Amino acid sequence: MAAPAEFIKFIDDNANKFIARLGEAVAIPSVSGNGAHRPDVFKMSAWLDGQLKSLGVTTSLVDLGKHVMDGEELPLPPAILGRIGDDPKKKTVLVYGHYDVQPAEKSDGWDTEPFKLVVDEKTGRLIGRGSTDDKGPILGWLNVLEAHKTLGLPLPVNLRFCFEGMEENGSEGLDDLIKSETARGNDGFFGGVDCVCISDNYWLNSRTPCITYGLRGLVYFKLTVSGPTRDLHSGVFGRMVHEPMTDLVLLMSKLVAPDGTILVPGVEDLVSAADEEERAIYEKLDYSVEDVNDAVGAPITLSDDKVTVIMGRMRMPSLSLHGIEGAFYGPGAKTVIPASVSGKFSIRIVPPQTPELIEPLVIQYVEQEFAKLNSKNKLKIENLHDGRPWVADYKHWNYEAARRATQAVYRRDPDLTREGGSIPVTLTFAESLGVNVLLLPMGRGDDGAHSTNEKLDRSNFIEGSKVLGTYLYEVGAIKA
Ligand SMILES: C[C@H](N)C(=O)N[C@@H](Cc1c[nH]cn1)C(=O)O
Ligand SMILES: [Zn+2]
Ligand SMILES: [Zn+2]
Repeated sequence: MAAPAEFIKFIDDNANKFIARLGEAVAIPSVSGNGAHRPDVFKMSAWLDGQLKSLGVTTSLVDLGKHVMDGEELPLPPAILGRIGDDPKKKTVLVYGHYDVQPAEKSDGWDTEPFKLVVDEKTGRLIGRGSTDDKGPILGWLNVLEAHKTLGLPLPVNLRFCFEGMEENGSEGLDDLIKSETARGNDGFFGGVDCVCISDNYWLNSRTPCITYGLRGLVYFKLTVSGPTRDLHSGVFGRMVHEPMTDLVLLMSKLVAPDGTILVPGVEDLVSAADEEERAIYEKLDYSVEDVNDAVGAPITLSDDKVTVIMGRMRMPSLSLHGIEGAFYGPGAKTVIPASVSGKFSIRIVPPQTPELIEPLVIQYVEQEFAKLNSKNKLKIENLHDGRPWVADYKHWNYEAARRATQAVYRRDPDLTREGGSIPVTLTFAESLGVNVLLLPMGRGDDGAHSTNEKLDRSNFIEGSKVLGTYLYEVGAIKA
């Protein structure tokens, strides 16, 4: 069922106001992975809660307790649970999103201040941390609510919202909340939910909208090698002692090959090879090696074969090295032997891999490799957070509603994709609620989520808001 023309017109007419609201959201540096920003994550929860309330949503902020991050005990940002509509004749859609963001410093290489939304009038880009991941999509839902409230239009479905502030850091506390609420059956917050919609990933390219039925899981490791009680002068102690950095760099070099092969024994064996039928699915997608080169800004794909490249993101596990804490990294030439260094790496996992299967393989291998070094330094390996992979039934009416909505707004069929990123809570929703979960992305493949100069195109924000609203009408029209 098409969305009313007045809804579509309202979104177009109010585009500048919506962009200004996105500017307010981006201005709050709600970085969940840095304790110093924790008050900002709380500020963001209050801002979002206020917006939802002003648009007629009944909300509660659920305290998720405390956690320890980098040795510091911190309060977890609240989950925002919201509800609007309780008509038993209508379907009930649960919307999930996250109001926290990845870290960003201008010195990382941003052309503009990361927490000041810049509207590039020439390109139509809305540039700022969180613009596409995930503040833009969350605000897309606010735009839909505002249109209905202002126009006096009844919503076509009942809506439930679950917004969290820890997604970029393992979604701590949220699984327990979902499980305890679902244990309360129909009296719990999620009682009566018919389907879930998450807008928190990206198109494959910058042309073709998509809907997404899979996510990779993730296991994030921290590998610490420590030796002396303090940093040392390399001229005084070099070649006298075992150096933690030397050990760590050797260990990290044993994790992944330059061609992307994961070197931890047993990890890749769990994944079956794609047959011709499956390869044909990837072949049909509107995607090319050039799209990757354009998105990353250099011709550096691991293969020249489109299907191999795309399978690397959608259905293969990957291991990425992220950084080394404690190492010297500033300008100049400091002649230091760092006392303790921690390497961070993560493995994106696909079915049938689970964190429970992967973690022991990694720990055993790293310990074996460390033993081979005959070092007198100490090794510690920790799992910082993890999440399981997820694949959904894309023949479900929830996907059909999203396909029709995308068709109506963009006048073209969406690609059907699996995403390489992770949203840990997705599988929890699918399993605990026992309903279909859909990913309906707003942004493009070149948005630079987690990167410098993250952006959301103005047209994706505005047309994407129309898609979200139209999707609700399509769900409302489903008879199943
Ligand atoms: C896909 C989603 N927008 C996202 O970026 N998820 C993160 C989740 C995460 C896990 N650890 C840190 N962040 C991702 O896939 O990296
Ligand atoms: Zn993210
Ligand atoms: Zn996200």
